[in-house]
Amino acid sequence: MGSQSDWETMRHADAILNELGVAHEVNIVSAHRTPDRLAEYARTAADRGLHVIIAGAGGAAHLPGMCAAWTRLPVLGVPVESRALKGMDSLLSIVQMPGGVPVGTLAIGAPGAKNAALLAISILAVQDAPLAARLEAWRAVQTASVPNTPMTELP
Ligand SMILES: Nc1c(C(=O)O)ncn1[C@@H]1O[C@H](COP(=O)(O)O)[C@@H](O)[C@H]1O
Repeated sequence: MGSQSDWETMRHADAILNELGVAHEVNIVSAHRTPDRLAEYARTAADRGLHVIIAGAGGAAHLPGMCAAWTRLPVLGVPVESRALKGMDSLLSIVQMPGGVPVGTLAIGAPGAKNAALLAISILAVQDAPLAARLEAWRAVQTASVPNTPMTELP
């Protein structure tokens, strides 16, 4: 994530990865404020054994795109909701990559962070049968938790 302030959003990705038992690391890396740290992080990611990168940033969110520029690993971008423009700036910065350097872009805010983790798990599960089984079980629980009819009584 681009800043400590993104943790409130990105913790939703961390929670899903923990829940499904996926080894991961969490770092603050900024294309703007720590450009050398970003280059080092993304250039060495594949050799360090990482398989997918989730990059969350807000405002002029260059982090996911710059990350993708430095690595061949799949990069999933989470637009963090900005105060001034409600995350529209983050979304458009992340989604409008030029052809040739893709970033898989998720929804703004916590749902996007949650889905980034689930999408990363789907990617990893292609080659990891036990993880695929855990993901299917997680989704079955989600499905079972959705009622057929709404509660109409006010609490
Ligand atoms: N978009 C970026 C990048 C980047 O793209 O490299 N680095 C920090 N930021 C974003 O700035 C916002 C405000 O950060 P602060 O709260 O630290 O001022 C955060 O959402 C962060 O992701």
